[in-house]
Amino acid sequence: MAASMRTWFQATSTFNASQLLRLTRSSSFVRYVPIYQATKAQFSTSRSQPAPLHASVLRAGTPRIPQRPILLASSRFLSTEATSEEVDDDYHTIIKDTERGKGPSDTHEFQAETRQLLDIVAKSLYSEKEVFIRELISNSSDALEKLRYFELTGAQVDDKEVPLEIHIATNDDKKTFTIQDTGIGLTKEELLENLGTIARSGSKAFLEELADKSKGDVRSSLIGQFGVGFYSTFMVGDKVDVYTKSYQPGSTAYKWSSDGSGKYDISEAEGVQRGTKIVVHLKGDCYDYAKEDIITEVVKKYSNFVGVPIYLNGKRANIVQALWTMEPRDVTEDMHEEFYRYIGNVYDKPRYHLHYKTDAPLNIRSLFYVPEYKPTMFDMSRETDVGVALYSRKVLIMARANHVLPKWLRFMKGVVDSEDIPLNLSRELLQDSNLIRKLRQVLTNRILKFFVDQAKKNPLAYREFYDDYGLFFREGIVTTAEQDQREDIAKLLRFESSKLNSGELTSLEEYGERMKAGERTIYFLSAPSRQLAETSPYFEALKKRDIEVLFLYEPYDELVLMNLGQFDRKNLKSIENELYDDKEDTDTVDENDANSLNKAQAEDLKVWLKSVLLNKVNNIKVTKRLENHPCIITVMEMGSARHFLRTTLADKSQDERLRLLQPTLELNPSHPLVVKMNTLKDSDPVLAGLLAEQLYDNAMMNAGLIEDPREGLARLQSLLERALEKI
Ligand SMILES: Nc1ncnc2c1ncn2[C@@H]1O[C@H](COP(=O)(O)OP(=O)(O)OP(=O)(O)O)[C@@H](O)[C@H]1O
Repeated sequence: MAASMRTWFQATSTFNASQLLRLTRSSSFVRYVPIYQATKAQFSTSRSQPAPLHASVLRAGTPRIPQRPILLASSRFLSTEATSEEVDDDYHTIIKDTERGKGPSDTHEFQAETRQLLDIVAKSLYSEKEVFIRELISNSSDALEKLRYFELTGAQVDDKEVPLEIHIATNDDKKTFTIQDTGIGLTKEELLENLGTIARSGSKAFLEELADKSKGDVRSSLIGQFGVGFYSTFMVGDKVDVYTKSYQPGSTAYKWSSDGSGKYDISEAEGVQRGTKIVVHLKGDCYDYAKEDIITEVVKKYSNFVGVPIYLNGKRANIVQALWTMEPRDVTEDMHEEFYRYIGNVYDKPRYHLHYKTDAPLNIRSLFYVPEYKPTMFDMSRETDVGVALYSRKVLIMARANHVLPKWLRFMKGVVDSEDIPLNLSRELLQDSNLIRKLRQVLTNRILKFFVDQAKKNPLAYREFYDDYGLFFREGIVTTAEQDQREDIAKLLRFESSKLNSGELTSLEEYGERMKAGERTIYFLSAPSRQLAETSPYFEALKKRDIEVLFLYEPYDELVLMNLGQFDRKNLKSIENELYDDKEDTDTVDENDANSLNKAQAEDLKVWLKSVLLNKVNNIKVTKRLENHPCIITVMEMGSARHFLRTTLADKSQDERLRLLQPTLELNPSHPLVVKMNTLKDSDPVLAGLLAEQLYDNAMMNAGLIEDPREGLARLQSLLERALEKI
């Protein structure tokens, strides 16, 4: 093997996951890597700093995508835990009409981006205006969770005895919607910083998405996907008043007020309790949100599982219940749906749910969901957090616990609770802990088994899931180090096969079951379509051996199988490599075939062809494996070569590429074109030369080693002209 050849062979046949991801960037990983790159930049700023315990709760800039923190049943709230039947009917409210602005007020301008956002939010006809309620409730819930954390960590808190609650009041006469919490409140600086600017990547990403004109039709769904937080109040209100008092002892209270048109006023205030009260003065077409029954429905829909009690007009409106600790048979589909919507911050249904409880080897109470919707570019991005919250005895340890599941399972949403996890587990410990590693392993195995079972139980539903989420499995294979685990993930892969009808898919396991005794290789062929796979010269060359071949229509599938290497003690091999390695096909002609060139003619033709093709080929031989094709190209490790050409060698000259590839041209000595070329080389060497070059290019195209055939068009034209002259 030439040194240069060895280099690319080694580089591509032993690449690791990150190299593989890089390799695929410029190839047709179009649906994946560019998305990955595009989103990477977007998120890198917000995620780069190491964050402390409860970071996602404490950090104001937590992006919402794809999930918001899950703040359920924390220790403080467990005493309020109640089932729907047990909801307290006693009237209880903290909402009073004591708050007033006092003294002079300062007028401020919203930051340009905020104005832009307000404009979009206020003027667009979003179908789901009600989401503003969810946004406000979740802001309140965050503020309460932060307060709980500050208390736990010994901070001085004003009015410590005030319970942590959210209250909502509707006023049909005044046409107002009011929400009040007893959370951390805001200082003047925080008001200026948080309600005047957009520092949050969620909203920034939202704006960027909107700027993408191609997304015109999906604008209304974008708001659901991103949420625009507090500013969503201007969808329904023509004036919003905020009264707030920080939890810090001795804090001054403030009133913030705006009509959403570009300016807001801040003044000091009196009669304000710790926390935040927001009064939305509803627009004419939004008076419905001053009606209790409407709000009851919305709270139930989005916020039933918020981890603090919500009171609506003095009555309890939500359930604070740790669903994952219940017996699976007691959790209804409706409860799953509601819970999924709450933790996923989404509107659809889960397509799968897995309620997994075990006491060995670890205590685990967990609930996982797979969304019905197809993954978005944010779900695809490897920068996106795993959508699973980690609890210990119903106390939230971390809202987005990245280490609880491997990154490739980030599309799963859910909750994991384990009594074995200490409450004071820091983020650093979380990363390195053996316990978490064990937890991750147990959960991953269980989830993999779940998908394998689902595929058996309902293949049609699995097929849909695979079409939507199968890319994550491929990523799982190339980013997982342990071969056993990789093979477990590979059980989920599906491909078309030469032995099955078009449209039917097979698993690797099923392929194995069809193998004849003693066979140890699973063959595959990468081709853009079934038609091209079935008419491929490589497939033709192996047809006589009656081998089953998996057809891979996505170029990255070839990389994934190459990277996987083995499955269930069987080798995974492309048929192109099988042909290259085939020692039985000697460089001789079939002397009994009357249509074939004889040995001397073949030798003659080979010498002549070498003089025409020069450095384009390393070797020329005849083969008995072809029927309908005049020739094929074989190179060592064809799949790697193709990807190497598209990536590392992309800007090298054609000569340089071919020198590195060292292709072998294999001729079919009984093909009419080859036989004719042999005659023409003496009678019309110019035409024969054009034919030789064209056949070579065709073979290279069939091998996927020439992607743009336009370079050869001029020659093809001369060839046609010369051929027509003969008529
Ligand atoms: N009820 C509240 N109590 C205390 N602070 C609040 C409250 N509501 C909003 N804030 C502050 O205002 C900031 C902006 O809120 P907003 O809802 O616009 O975005 P967010 O919640 O940070 O982000 P996102 O909506 O993308 O999750 C919050 O991060 C928080 O600091």
